Amino acid sequence: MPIPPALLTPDLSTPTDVRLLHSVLHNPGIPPTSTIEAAKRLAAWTAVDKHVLPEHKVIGIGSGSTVPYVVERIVAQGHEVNKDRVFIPTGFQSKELIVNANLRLGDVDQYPIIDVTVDGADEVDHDLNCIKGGGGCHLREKVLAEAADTFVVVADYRKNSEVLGTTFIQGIPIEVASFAYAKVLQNLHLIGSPKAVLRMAKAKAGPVVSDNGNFIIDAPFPAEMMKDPYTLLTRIKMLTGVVEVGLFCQMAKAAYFGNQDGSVTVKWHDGRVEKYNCCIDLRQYVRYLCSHALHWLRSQFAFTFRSKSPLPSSAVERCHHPVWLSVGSTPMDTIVSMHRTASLVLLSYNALMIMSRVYPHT
Ligand SMILES: O=C(CO)[C@H](O)[C@H](O)COP(=O)(O)O
Repeated sequence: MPIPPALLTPDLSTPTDVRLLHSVLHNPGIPPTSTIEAAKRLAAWTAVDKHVLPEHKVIGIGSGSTVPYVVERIVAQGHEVNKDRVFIPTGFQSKELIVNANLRLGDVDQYPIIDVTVDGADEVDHDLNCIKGGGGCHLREKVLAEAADTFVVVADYRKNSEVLGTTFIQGIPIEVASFAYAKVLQNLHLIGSPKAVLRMAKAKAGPVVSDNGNFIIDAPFPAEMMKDPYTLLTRIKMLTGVVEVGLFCQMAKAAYFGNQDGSVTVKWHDGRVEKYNCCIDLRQYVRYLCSHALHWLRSQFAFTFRSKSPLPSSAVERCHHPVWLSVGSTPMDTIVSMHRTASLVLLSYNALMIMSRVYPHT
């Protein structure tokens, strides 16, 4: 959502202006989705850095709103490494992402063995079981997850749960042959999901039709049943007419969650949990954000940015006005040339969060 120009002052150099901008940015009227976007990006970039290696030549690209950041990071690996790679999409959206990024498109019928697949998830439990299919792509997603030597999940902190169904409450997505949907619904009601419904389209009359021409049912089950997702998966999959179930049981090698504080939590298939404070290059990341944010601000508003003299490190650590720090070009350099003490990482992350709210595509 654009920030009303009247609320923005063209001069960010005085503390008053900074406070104004700061309060505008934290106004509850401005949705906090960009914090979430930044968390998605952190997770995606970290997972790509760790798992999409130069020797990987066949790469599965999942679906959802986190995956564009996966592609973004893969593109950043450079033409030299990408020119010999082929990318396999899980649906229309990822196909578009691959084509628009000028990466080579392939299909899983040509490449049934994939080096690594990176995908989003709707929710992930302590055992790396996932609910997938919020975007209705879980049939192809499961095929690509299974075909991959390594399947990695990327998501923001909201998806990190102990038990499935805690935050993603609309139910398990189930792709069904369209002519069989009423029968499958009836059977789902009988096996414990009385509220299972056919997913209806938002900008079309009638049901959602998957990329494979099937219908999708959303079936919420009681918490007790969600605690044993594998048993539930097999029961649902046995219903005639079911094409695929959006429960991915112990398929992922690791799940990366971007957190609000700029850290990334990694849950591994063997139960290990790691936390990276900031394993992407913070300097590169903040520079990237600021250059885009500045560009965008300049295109939207009559801003002039004053250059400021470098701040001493003590001032940086005390400063509670990350906008001022991140927007001013010289202090920005001061920040990035200082080293990554914990407080500096946090401070920079705040700056990053705020800049990402200013710049809506970040
Ligand atoms: O399973 C999916 C689509 O079928 C997506 O990966 C899942 O819905 C997560 O998407 P997002 O990253 O937008 O939350």
